[in-house]
Amino acid sequence: MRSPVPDYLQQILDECGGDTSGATADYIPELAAADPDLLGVCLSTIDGTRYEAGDAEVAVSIQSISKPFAYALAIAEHGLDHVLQRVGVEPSGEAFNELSLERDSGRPLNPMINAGALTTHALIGPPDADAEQRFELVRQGLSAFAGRELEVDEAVYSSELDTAYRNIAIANMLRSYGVIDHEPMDVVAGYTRQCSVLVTSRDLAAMAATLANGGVQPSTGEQVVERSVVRQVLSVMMTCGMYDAAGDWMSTIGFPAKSGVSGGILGVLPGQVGIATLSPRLDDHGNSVRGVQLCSRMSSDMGMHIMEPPEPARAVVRRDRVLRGPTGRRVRVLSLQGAIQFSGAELALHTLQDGLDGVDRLVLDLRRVASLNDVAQRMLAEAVRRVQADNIAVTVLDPERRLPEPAAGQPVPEYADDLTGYADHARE
Ligand SMILES: NC(=O)CC[C@H](N)C(=O)O
Repeated sequence: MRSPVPDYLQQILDECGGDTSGATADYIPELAAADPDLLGVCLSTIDGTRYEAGDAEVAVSIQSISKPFAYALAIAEHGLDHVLQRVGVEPSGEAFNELSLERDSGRPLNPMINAGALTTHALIGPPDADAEQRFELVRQGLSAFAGRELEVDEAVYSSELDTAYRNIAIANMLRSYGVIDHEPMDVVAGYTRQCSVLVTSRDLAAMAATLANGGVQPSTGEQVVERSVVRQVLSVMMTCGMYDAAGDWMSTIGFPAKSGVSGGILGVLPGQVGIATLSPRLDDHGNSVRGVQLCSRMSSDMGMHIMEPPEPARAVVRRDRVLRGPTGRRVRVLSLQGAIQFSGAELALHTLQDGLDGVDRLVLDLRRVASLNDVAQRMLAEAVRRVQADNIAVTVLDPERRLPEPAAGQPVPEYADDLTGYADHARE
């Protein structure tokens, strides 16, 4: 069977393709001259499966889509506290190139506007790193997210640097307020090189999939940054990634995203998929007109709004029955399944609470559990402890040892591979 996903992607390109409103970025001459008709979309799942349509292989400069990744690299290198002392996390409600600092702290408001992105760029590498070393670390980091070596578009780089009056003003402001202590021109040059790294929609989807996958690049398997770093980056993308259109984006489209002035948009559906669109004509916020439309279509067609409540955890309890044990004792077998988080664990505990009277042994069957997150592990382990405290023996069927061991001094449950020896008819 041929997958229907690329056909669907081609269909939305056809439907959104006719809109020629907006204009290519004109403050960077090389971008003003870009082909405005490029149109591409690419999805990459966290398993590395890729679906695409249109100009998914055309490379453009990454521009502001580099910002969340540079932010991730800075946090991974220096820790969140260090970075937070220098760059805030509040949506600015302003254009991306506004000359602004937070009133009380004097920090740039967030790492997605240029003031914050220049500061973030300056943070990368050891304090004595020169501009070239700093850039090389950024390039290597972006490449690790993409899963291949990325290069710079030298024409875009010099074109932007020649006309970088606004960014030079911002860097001078940062220096004069003591936010950075580097030579402002070096920081602008390094940041501009960062923005000139060439990426295709395929690369952007792979980078997004790395974020969707908790920091692990789906193809190379490399843990590029820790999960906690990804959480911070996605949160800031969600609130600040689309600049002064962030609120509108959140309410209508609803997945964390980042746009760039070359016409790309990168979106992340955590735990599921990385999304990339390319179309160079921009709206007044500097976001791609057709990219916003494509993301909007995908979000509504594929239920990608992260505020859409997830399916309830009802299916977590697979079976709950009382069987006869070998010496006629009553054995309650509670079988769980699926991916268990707080609500699933709560349901399991709630189910367990009733009907324990007269039961001699509880068998907690976790053989079909796909995953237990941290809180679910703790809740189930505590339930085991409390059932034992009520003088009911407990056996755990947990071949992958997902349930944490009891703390020192606590009674240890029995572990078994199946019901044999515990209940009389283990037919399943
Ligand atoms: N929004 C963007 O993509 C802006 C990036 C661009 N290099 C700039 O600093 O102006």
